[in-house]
Amino acid sequence: MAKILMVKASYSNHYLTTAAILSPPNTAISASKAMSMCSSFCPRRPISFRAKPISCFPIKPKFWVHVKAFSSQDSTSPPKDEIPARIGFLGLGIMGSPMAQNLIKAGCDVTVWNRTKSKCDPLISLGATYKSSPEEVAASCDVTFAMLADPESAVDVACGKHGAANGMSSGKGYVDVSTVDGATSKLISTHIKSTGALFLEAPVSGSKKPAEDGQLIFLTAGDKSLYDTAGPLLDIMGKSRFYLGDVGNGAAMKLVVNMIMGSMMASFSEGLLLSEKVGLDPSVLVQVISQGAISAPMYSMKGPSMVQSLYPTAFPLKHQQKDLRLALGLAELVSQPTPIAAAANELYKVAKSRGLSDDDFSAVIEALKVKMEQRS
Ligand SMILES: NC(=O)C1=CN([C@@H]2O[C@H](COP(=O)(O)OP(=O)(O)OC[C@H]3O[C@@H](n4cnc5c(N)ncnc54)[C@H](OP(=O)(O)O)[C@@H]3O)[C@@H](O)[C@H]2O)C=CC1
Ligand SMILES: O=CCCC(=O)O
Repeated sequence: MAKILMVKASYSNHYLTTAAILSPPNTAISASKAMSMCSSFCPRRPISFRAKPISCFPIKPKFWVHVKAFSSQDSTSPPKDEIPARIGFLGLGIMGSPMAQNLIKAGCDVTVWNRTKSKCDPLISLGATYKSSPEEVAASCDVTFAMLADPESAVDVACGKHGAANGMSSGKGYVDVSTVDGATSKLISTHIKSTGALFLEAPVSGSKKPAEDGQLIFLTAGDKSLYDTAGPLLDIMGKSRFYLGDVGNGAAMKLVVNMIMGSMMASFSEGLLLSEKVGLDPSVLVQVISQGAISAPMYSMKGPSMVQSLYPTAFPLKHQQKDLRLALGLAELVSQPTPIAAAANELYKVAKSRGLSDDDFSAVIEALKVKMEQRS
C-alpha cells in the first residue's frame, strides 16, 4: 500500500500545487532530493514545498518515489508576497554550513558571512554571495539566520560592532538558531527589535547528518509573523517545527533536551566501560540496548565508534558541556534539583580538561577511563 502525497511548491512570488508524489509508508528522503524530484514536475526550482497524505491506494512499484513529509504545528502557508527573497546566513560551522547549503540547493538567494572567511568558499562556489560583516549581510537580506557557537558569539555577531542589528530595520527578520540561554536570546531580541525588525529564536534538535539531510527539528519562539514567513525556509532545513510562544521558551526547550542527552551519553559511557570490565563485549551491549525499551538512535549511531575509542565530531563536546552548564543555570533559576545533570556536567568538564573539547561529545567516555585508571 502506498501513500499519495500532494506537493505544494512555494516560489518567491507564487504558490503552485504541482505534483502527486507517491511514497510507501514510513519512508523519508532528503529535502534536497525531494526538491529535485519536485523540480521535474515544475517549471522552476521551488524554494520549498509541503507534502501531506491525501489518500492511500496500491501503486505499481515502478511509479514509487519517496518524499519527506513535513510535520508542523501550524500548516498555514504565509501570504505569497511575504516569502523572504534574500536570505542571510551568519556562522558556517558544522551546522551552519549544511543548513545554508540546503537553502542554496533549494534555489534561495543566500548571502553568507563567517568569522573565518575560508569556510564561506564552498558556499560561494554553490552560488552564495559573500559580505564582509554581519551588518552588511543583514542590510542586504530580508531574513538573516545565525548559527553561532555560544552565548558570547551569538551576542557579538548580533549586537557587537558591525553586528547584524546595525543592518536591521523594519520589514526584516533575524532568526537565531544557535543554542543559547533565554537571557541571551532576550538580549539579542531586544537589540534586533529596537531597529523595528522581527526576532525569532529557533534552536535546533538534530546534529550534523540531520542538518545535511534537511531533517532538523526547530524549537522556535518570538515573533509569530516571522515564524510564519520564515516557515518555508525552516521546512527546507528541517523536518518539523514547534512554535513555543515567548522568547526564551525555545531556548529552554532546547536546553532541557540537551540536558537529557548529555546525561544519557554519560550513563551509556559508564555502561560500556562496566560491561567491558566484567568481561562482556561492549559491542554486544550496544546490540542488546538497540532491541529493548531504552533503545535510542544515539546509542546505535555512536556506540560502535565509542567501542573503538573513535569520536568523529558531529556535536563538539565543548558545546555539550556548554549546554549542560546553561541547563543547570536554568534549573537554578527555578530551584529545580538536577543532580544527574550536575554529575554529568562534571564529567564533560574533565573531558574538556583532557583536550577533548573539539571531539564528538561521545568522547566523554574517555573521562571515565581516566577516572578508573586513577583508581586502579
Ligand atoms: N553540532 C551539532 O550537532 C549541533 C550544534 N548545535 C548548536 O549549534 C551551534 C553551532 O554549532 P556547530 O556548528 O556544531 O559549532 P561549530 O563550532 O562548528 O561552529 C561554530 C560557529 O560559530 C562561529 N564563532 C565562534 N566564536 C565566534 C565569535 N567569537 N565570533 C564570531 N563567530 C564565532 C564559528 O566561526 P569560525 O568558523 O570562525 O570558528 C562557527 O561559524 C552551537 O550553539 C551548538 O550548540 C545545535 C544542534 C546540533
Ligand atoms: O545540540 C545538539 C544536538 C545533537 C542532536 O540532537 O543529535
